[in-house]
Amino acid sequence: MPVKLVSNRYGKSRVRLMRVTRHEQHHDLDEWTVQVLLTGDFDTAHTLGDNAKILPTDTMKNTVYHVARESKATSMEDYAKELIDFLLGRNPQAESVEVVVESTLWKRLTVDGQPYPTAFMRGSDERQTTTVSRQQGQAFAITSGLERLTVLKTAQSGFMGFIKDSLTTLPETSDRLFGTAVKAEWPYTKAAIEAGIDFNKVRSHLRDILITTFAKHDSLSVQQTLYAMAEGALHHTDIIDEVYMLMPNKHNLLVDLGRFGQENPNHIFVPTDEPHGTIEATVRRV
Ligand SMILES: O=c1[nH]c(=O)c2[nH]c(=O)[nH]c2[nH]1
Repeated sequence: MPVKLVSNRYGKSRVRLMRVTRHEQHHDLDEWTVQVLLTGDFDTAHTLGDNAKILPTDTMKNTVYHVARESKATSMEDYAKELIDFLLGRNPQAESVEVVVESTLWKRLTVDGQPYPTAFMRGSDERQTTTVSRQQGQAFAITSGLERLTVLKTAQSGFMGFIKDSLTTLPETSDRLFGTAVKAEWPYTKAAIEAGIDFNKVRSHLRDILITTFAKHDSLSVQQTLYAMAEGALHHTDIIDEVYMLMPNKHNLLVDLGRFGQENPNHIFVPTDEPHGTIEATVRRV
């Protein structure tokens, strides 16, 4: 039975890297997990077992560390660009390279009321992300984002007016807990990438907008708040035209304390992870 190779790519995933940037008076710390994927002229590796054009994934892993040592990049986006150009430059058989970097939060320790220059504490489970790719001779494409930004509001959230049918058990509520773990991704415009932007500053600005909108929004649903957050992000900057958002509805179920003769007007809940609502949308400037 004849078959053909439709598409392929390969590389190294979960390359973990801790980078210390040593300034005279203080150190900076980055923990990155890197994935490198190559597409290109690798057909014969699959069809004939010919490895002549195969850069070993082990070498890609070494390249991640080598470029990190040489790089002066302060953002993972700029680091990813350098890594891609290094690989494209040495591997004409590669048509394109994609690098995904995920950053773990480390915060500077406060000691005696002061930020300590060389000691850190793991932040939340939140991750900052970027996907950077380039085809030989073309411009970079960069999409950055964040995920596992876990937030919860205890007021200004309700869910009413939904479909009621023979299978409905959910009561309407004008006052509920709204907990979620935000995932957001925004492609940078070509113009912004060409102009050269401070990726860290933009990310922190967008993150602030997402958080502030979440807190202040009078929410009629997760869908409406997600849209307001995306709209806020697009409203406050012109270097992105689109944002993808995923916000699981992490339900907190009111405990029935009536059995013990107690009232429970939204004080005691059971947090649940599963099942959870899945709400996602892409919002674009028009
Ligand atoms: O904000 C919400 N959106 C829904 O679509 C939904 N569905 C549900 O059961 N609870 C909620 N909450």
